[in-house]
Amino acid sequence: MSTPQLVVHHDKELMAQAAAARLITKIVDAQASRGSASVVLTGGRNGNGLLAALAAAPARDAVDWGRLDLWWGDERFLPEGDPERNVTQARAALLDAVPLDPKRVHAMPASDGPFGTDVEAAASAYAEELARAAGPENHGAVPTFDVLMLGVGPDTHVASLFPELPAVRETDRTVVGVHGAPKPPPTRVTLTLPAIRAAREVWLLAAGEDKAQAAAIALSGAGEIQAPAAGAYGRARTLWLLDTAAASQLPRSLYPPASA
Ligand SMILES: O=C(O)[C@H](O)[C@@H](O)[C@H](O)[C@H](O)COP(=O)(O)O
Repeated sequence: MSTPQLVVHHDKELMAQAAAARLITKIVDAQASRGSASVVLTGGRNGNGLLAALAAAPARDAVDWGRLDLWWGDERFLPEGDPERNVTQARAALLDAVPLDPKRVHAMPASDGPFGTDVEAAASAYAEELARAAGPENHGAVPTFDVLMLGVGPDTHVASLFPELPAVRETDRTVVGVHGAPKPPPTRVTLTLPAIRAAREVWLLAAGEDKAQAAAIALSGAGEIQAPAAGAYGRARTLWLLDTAAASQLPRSLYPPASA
């Protein structure tokens, strides 16, 4: 488990631009040292803001897009092409604009795909796809993702792991179906905490005042069942990328305000 590190940016636009620059560097470094890179994308405004900033960054051309595997931390279980699907939004923000290898874009199944509305079957299929890409260091469960990004909800949820729901208690499976999520839509597919923790680096993105309490709770020693964000950490690094509004309720020991 890596102790969380905090980076606080002035506002959400700067946060997105700085995180995009950081991600480009990580991908280029991973491709240089291991030949390819793997990144797990998140849904939500902060994750999509990062992708849009990346699309606008001239340095994006430093990435070898054909040697990048993209996975998702969670998906809203809706029909293919639905504008609320995380993959649809990621395509619009970035993916359609860069020369990815379609075989390396690992979208989670849609509700009108081969498994129909059976969300458990969809989750199992994604778990198998991850297992096929895994190496021995992960005991064949999931690959060692270079970077796994997570938006943080006002209730401290990450991916589709909501406080107290069964998915956040999962210790065995790497991907599960979610029913009755408090954030719409209610049916979702999500990586579990053990899968998230296989990543080298986990980055949590939180901007805006409505995230301040969640960040403070998750970073102050809360339990992961009550505060799923507290259980999201990477093997080598856990990075919280915040704006000043989201950092405004953090204990001073973690982030002293400028006036202190
Ligand atoms: O599909 C989703 O809804 C998510 O992946 C979810 O976990 C999201 O990342 C957070 O709710 C933060 O969303 P915002 O960045 O929009 O606040």
